[in-house]
Formats: sequence, structure tokens, C-alpha cells
Amino acid sequence: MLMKKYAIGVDFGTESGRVVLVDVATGEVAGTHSTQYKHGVITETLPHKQVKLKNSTALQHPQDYLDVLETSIPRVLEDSGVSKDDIVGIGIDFTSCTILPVDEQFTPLCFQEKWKDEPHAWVKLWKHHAAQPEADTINQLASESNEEWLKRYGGKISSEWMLPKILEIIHDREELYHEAALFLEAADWLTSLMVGEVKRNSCSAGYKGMWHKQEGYVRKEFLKRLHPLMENIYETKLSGEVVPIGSKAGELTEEFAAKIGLKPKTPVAIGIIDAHAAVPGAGVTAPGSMVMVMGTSTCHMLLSTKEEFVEGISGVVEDGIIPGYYGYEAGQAAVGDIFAWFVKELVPGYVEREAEAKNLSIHQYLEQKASTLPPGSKGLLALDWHNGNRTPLIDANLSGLLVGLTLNTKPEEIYRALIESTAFGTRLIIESFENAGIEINELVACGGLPHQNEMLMQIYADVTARPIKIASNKITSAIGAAMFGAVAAGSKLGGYDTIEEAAANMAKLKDKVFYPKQDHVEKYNLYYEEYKKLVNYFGRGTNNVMKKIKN
Ligand SMILES: Nc1ncnc2c1ncn2[C@@H]1O[C@H](COP(=O)(O)OP(=O)(O)O)[C@@H](O)[C@H]1O
Ligand SMILES: O=C(CO)[C@H](O)[C@H](O)COP(=O)(O)O
Repeated sequence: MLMKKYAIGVDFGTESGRVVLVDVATGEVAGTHSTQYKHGVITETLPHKQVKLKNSTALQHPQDYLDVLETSIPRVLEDSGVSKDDIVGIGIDFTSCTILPVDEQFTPLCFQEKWKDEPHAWVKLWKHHAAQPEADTINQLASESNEEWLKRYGGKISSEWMLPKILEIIHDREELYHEAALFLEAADWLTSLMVGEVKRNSCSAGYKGMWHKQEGYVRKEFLKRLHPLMENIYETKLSGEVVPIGSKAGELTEEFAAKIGLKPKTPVAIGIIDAHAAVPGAGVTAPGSMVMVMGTSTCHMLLSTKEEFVEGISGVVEDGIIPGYYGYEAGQAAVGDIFAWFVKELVPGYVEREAEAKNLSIHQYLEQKASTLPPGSKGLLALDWHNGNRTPLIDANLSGLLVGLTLNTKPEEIYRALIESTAFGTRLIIESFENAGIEINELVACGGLPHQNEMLMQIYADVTARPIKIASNKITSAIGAAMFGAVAAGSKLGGYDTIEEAAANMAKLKDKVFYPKQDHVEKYNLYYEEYKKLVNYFGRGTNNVMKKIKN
């Protein structure tokens, strides 16, 4: 009898890391284990000392990531009874841009006595937003000198990305900049430790590090204008081979294998960003299907054979998601978060009591009531900008809107209108792609939200006039990472030679598909035109009435 073979996927999220053990032949999940980061997101003071952190700081402790590997991998093997001899490969995905400075041995500077009290020596998590002034400077200089690369990022780069975060370090603590041998994405740090040499993944390098497969990195003259110390940064502190997604980064060293309970020489895949891993995780490896990773926010991921400039996208990167294709990322800054805000802040006590009496969560109760309402939610129309607009307007200062209120408006009507507004937001993103000549025929949803609210999925199908498939498992990114682990092994070692083959065998979708209802589609076409008028008036015009008042 043929022995079953498994791949390990590790998904490093914002609060915890999750390990999944997947049967390579069938995609069946043989075990999962998750380890909460002991230090979580560090925003006020450093863990060991009262060092006050500046506003918008979000740091992490690198030991927490090692703990995930050292705890959850052995646990998953033990609980499932799978032998380490049957693990063909391992892949990791990570939040991004999450970076840290390291020395020549890849030791994080924050582990050193000399630097442990210096906030800039710690991991800067993706949502560290303290580098906004640096991002503004980069955007201004880049648009003044018409930098071609800016168009690949929809016209603006984010304070979350590599260059603003490093420039912030130069501005605040130049000495630390000099001391760092390398700045690494956390995914690349772990990969480099696992295989014993520096490897950078083309996904993070492309979406967050301004790397382009043909043109390389940002030109030196521009970097020098940012800061003289940055002129040669890509040959020095950001040096290291950029390895395309879907490649093997190397094999587990003896030392690292012993730490995490796997066999030395186990193939290790090059890392990938979490949302991007969800694309093959949801079974998408070719153009035409847009993957929506739906949770607190939504990331929209798409493949194409063409590189086009699309309004307000987060980025387009060759080999960024699936080798051989241009991968596009766009997004809505808040989706589930908007519904959470409404449920927490605005739902009256009587609704809470009714929900409790029916043993339903408030979300479930509101869904039940709102699903009997007609499209358009009795004349309500909202703008989904409660956390700004990512694509297509790239404006974090925009705020939400609700029109059409009367004295008879009910909470479930507002709940439905808010959901509809996020669906209109997704349609606006689809239209931005279509305006650039990129086709989208169907949608594939993954993440937590599609499993929580059927009405929401039906509204999305009706508003976008497209069928929506749903990934069967909520941990789609981790499964995608495991697929990359299987590809790192290759077919000779029991894995696959391409990510397409891995996804065809390992991805699982739910049987239920949400098909658009024609009468609803027609109504939503009309309401969408009204939504766009609001977008144009409040988002593209010169009035500032919607902008949040900054204090
Ligand atoms: N039944 C529901 N309907 C709509 N939204 C929901 C429902 N239940 C939870 N949510 C929202 O889903 C979001 C959590 O999504 P999930 O994918 O689980 O988390 P994350 O994005 O952190 O990975 C929260 O913002 C919450 O408000
Ligand atoms: O920037 C991103 C993708 O490009 C992600 O939003 C970031 O990595 C955090 O993701 P999550 O909150 O789902 O863990």
C-alpha cells in the first residue's frame, strides 16, 4: 500500500500563527494547531521595559514567530500521528510588509543586549503606520519626477511598505540603520533561518519592496534623493536573491529541523504574503477568477497575462502570486469591521434581547431579518468608507455615509444597506479592472466572512452579477502555503511539479455556488449608478466634507 504523504503550511497572521497538515494527494486536512503570539501587537511600551512608543507604532516580538514553529509543528504531528518521514515539504505565508533588522547571522537586533531597548530594532508589523510622513515624502518625490513604478502601485505607495519603514529608521535612529546587516520581511527571515541563506520572496519584494522582475528595484538617483544613505540600499541592506513564488528556497538545516521536529533536508518553499497564498488555496491558478479574501477587510486578488495600470490598486507584480502571471492586488480597507462597528455601537437593546431570546448572535439575527428586505434596503444607500477607501481612491481620510434615513428606519435595514455598500465597493474595484481591459468572469470567496453570512454572499452575487464560489475551509492561506510546500518537494519526492497541479488536487470548494438573481441584478444596477454618484461627489470631487477631522 502506498503511504500517504503530507505537506505543512504555516500561516503567520496578526495575532497568531497556524500550522496545517495537508494530505498531498487529496487536500484533506489531517491536523491544525495554532499558537497565539505571547506578546501580540506591541503598541504602547516594549515588553521588557517601559519604553514609550510613538503614535501609530505596531511592533512584534520575533521570538513569537519561532514559538509558532517550535510549538505547533510538533503538536500537529503528535496529534495526527503523522510521521515526520511522511512530510514532503513545508511552506509559509506571512502578513506583509512586516520587517525586521538582523545581523549577519540573521539574529534580530532586538535580541541583542545593545539594542533591546530601541523600538526600531523590533519587528515592524504590517500595520505599523508611524512611517506616514516618510510615505508622503516618497509619494511626493515620485510623482514630481514621474517615476514609472508608481503606476504599478495605483499611483501611491503605503506607509506600511518597506521603503517608508526603513526611511523612518534612518530619520529616527541612524545608528541602528548602520548596524543592521539586512532588513528582511519576516517571511524571508524565517525562510533564511530554515535554509541557512538569504532568500527573498518575489511576492513581498514586488508588492511591498518596489521590485520589478524586468526593471529590478527603484532607480538609485531616486533613492539618493530620498536619503543619501539609501542610494545603494538594494545592494547592501536589502540584498539577497529574489526567488519567484512556487520555487524551492532550500532544505531544512540540521539545526532548524531539530528545533521544529522535522527531518533535516525537508524541502522549504519560498515564502508568500498571506492574502496571496489564499489564491491557489482557493483553487485559482489562472486568469478570469477574482479571489476575495473576506474578513475584517477584503483583499481582491486577480491573475492576468497582461501588465496594466489599474486605478488605485495595491500593486501588480509579475510572478507575484502564481508563476507565469501578473498578479494584481486591490482592496477594501473595512468590510466585516463595518458590520462589527454597527453591531457593537449602534444596535439598540431591544434587538440584542430579541437575538438572545432566539439564541442567535446579533449578526445572525440581523441577517435573518434583513434577508426578507428588498434590494436597496427601503431607500437606504451607504458609502463603505468607514476606514477610508483603499481601491480605487487610495484615500485613508475618507469616511462613511448613509443616506435615506427616516423615522421608520430599522436596524436590519441599515445592516443590509451597509452590506450592500461593501458589495458596491467590490463592484467598483471590478469595474476598475475591466476599464483597464482585465476580465473577471467569476468570484471565489474565502476568509471567515463567506462562512458566516449567506445573505451577504447572495447580495455580492446580485450586485456584481457574477457567480460566487466559496472555499470550503476558512484557513485558505495556510492550505495555499502547504501547496507551495508540496511544490518545493516536486513530484519525485511525493509532491507536485507545479502549483497548478497542487491546487487542482489539494484545493477544496463548497458545493454551494451563489448565482445572481436576475431581478435583483437589475435593481442593483440602478442603485449602483446612484452609489457611483456619491463616490464621484464625495471621493473624487474637491470638497472635503467627508474627510475625517484629524486631531
Ligand atoms: N454573521 C456575520 N455577518 C457579517 N459579518 C460578520 C458575521 N460574523 C462576524 N462578522 C464579521 O467578520 C469579521 C471577522 O472575519 P474573519 O475572517 O473571521 O476575521 P479576520 O479578518 O480577522 O481573519 C468581523 O469583522 C465581524 O464583524
Ligand atoms: O497587506 C496585506 C496583504 O497584502 C494584509 O492585509 C496584511 O498582510 C494583514 O493581513 P491579515 O489581517 O489578513 O492577517
